[in-house]
Amino acid sequence: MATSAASYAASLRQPSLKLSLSSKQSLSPLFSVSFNRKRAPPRLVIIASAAADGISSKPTVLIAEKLGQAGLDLLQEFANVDCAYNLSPEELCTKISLCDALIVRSGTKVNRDVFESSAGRLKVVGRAGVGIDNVDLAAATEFGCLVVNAPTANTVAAAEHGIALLAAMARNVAQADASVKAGKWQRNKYVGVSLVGKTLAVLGFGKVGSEVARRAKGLGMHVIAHDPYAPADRARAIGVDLVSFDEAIATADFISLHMPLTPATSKVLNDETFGKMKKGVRIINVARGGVIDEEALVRALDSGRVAQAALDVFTVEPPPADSKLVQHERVTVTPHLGASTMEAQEGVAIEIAEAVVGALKGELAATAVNAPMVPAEVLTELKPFVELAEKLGRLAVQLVAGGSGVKTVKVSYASSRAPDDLDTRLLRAMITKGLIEPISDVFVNLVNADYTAKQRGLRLTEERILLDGSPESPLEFIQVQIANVESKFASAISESGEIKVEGRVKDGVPHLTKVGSFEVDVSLEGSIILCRQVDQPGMIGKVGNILGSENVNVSFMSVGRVAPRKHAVMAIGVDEQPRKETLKKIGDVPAIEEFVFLKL
Ligand SMILES: NC(=O)c1ccc[n+]([C@@H]2O[C@H](COP(=O)([O-])OP(=O)(O)OC[C@H]3O[C@@H](n4cnc5c(N)ncnc54)[C@H](O)[C@@H]3O)[C@@H](O)[C@H]2O)c1
Ligand SMILES: O=C(O)[C@H](O)COP(=O)(O)O
Repeated sequence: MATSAASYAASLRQPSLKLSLSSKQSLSPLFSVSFNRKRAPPRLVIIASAAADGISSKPTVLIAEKLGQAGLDLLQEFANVDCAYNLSPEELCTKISLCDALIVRSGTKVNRDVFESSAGRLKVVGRAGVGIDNVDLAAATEFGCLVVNAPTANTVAAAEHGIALLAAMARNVAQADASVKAGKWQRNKYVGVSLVGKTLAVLGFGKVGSEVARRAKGLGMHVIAHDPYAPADRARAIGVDLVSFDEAIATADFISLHMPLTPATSKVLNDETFGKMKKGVRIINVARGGVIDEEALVRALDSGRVAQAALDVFTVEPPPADSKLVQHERVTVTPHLGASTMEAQEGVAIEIAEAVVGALKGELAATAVNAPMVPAEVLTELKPFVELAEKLGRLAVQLVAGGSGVKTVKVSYASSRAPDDLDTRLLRAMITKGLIEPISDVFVNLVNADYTAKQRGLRLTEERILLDGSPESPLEFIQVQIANVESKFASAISESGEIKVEGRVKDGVPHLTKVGSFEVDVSLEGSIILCRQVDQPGMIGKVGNILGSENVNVSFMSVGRVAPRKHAVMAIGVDEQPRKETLKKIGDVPAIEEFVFLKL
């Protein structure tokens, strides 16, 4: 029976009122960089936490499949933890709207409906294991939800299960066991085959595949592997030859599958590829059921092309009870047990709990699946530029006249560093956030920035301006130019016709240093008034007086001019937003030709 959001909220430790209030807060801006002063590495804040209404709420983590106790303990220190197993898809969708994080294993489909139902509150999906084929990554990215997994803790367990299936299949352990239990004693029927000296082809030479290979070598097998992306030196170090797919399947006595399920690997073992294998080949699958065309495997078993198969994973889990494949006499099956050892499950639980808590705290997870990884030391250096980038984006878009669609943005990074020594993904994401958020209700973060830009038809190109000089600072300045638009502040249009703003970091603080062709210098804090005026004495005083008399505190003022007594642009930093009437008074000063108020 589906639970309603209200009754679910009531079932959590927090009062439902708090949850419903804070669920809105969780939608607040997701992307700023902050320093935790006690710890050296900077934190990229992805998740908004404390509620701005004064109610500080712990995040809520929904655990939809059984998780080891050590992981639960870690999560409970930080969050409200709701363990709800065997939820129907409808129940999951109902609960998710009140959760900040979701942890699953392979048994839960985290599809688009889940992200849609979360209405933006879900910020992290933790997959307690390796395979993320049950999570709709495209939808997660679209909704700005980080996906993290636990890629290392179950590697050995999966490899050991692969070896267990290999040996059990070769010696008919499961079939013989069932026969003895049925009161029979069929010693001739269950004569097996030896492993020593046989060729094992490992398809997918990653973490599990290479551990299987290492163990199979210890059993005296000749091991070959196929993996288009595996480094040859890793294979050499284990004494494994990397070969083509066709060579691997044509020469193997045993084939063990260890690749992820992707469009490229889906049904990679099929009628055609079974046809290229040695007669009597034996197949082990502890990867994903979908990499085998299961109907084709039944045909290959029936024809004798495949002598035996040992399967831990299936296209549909659990497989139908009457599945010909499962029921086949020469097939050994286990119910997706590869990762199921006590040790692996404790390890996975800790690995995923740390990743989820880290992400909820705002740290960039080392196991993020759908966001670029930015090392901590790079973040430290880029922090003020990240702020500068967002503020330049915000300023630039507010200079666009109503009705002009922003479609083409050029960002220039001026630096004396070598081009490959500057990671601009974070800066690009922040500029995108600055450009999009003031004119929409979309929240942009590192996960969804490129996606959101693409969705809105915003084309952001980046270029490097190479400077001479010392590469101590990662960047000298950043320029943001918006092409093919009108500006509500004509002076922001550069000679080449684009809205142009440029900024630098001075003493760790972002500054606006150019608007159009005018040099200015105003720290990017609070808000900014830009005025173009006839360059004449007393202008600073006049505008300053108007603001002062209205109790608006001026934090910074600077004037840039093309030539004495011609035009000048005055940039004024203000702590408070001036009233409309105050702004009107500024506009009424005769020498002021145009002005604009910009919120940072
Ligand atoms: N049965 C279980 O309980 C269990 C446990 C752990 C892992 N797994 C599954 O095992 C698989 C491997 O896990 P892992 O941790 O070793 O992952 P991994 O990412 O370390 O390794 C996967 C390897 O497959 C390779 N690969 C990708 N496309 C390929 C292709 N077309 N042909 C050949 N190789 C290709 C990759 O280059 C990579 O080296 C995954 O599907 C995972 O979900 C299952
Ligand atoms: O991809 C994995 O990590 C394994 O298939 C394990 O899945 P499980 O967590 O559902 O056991």
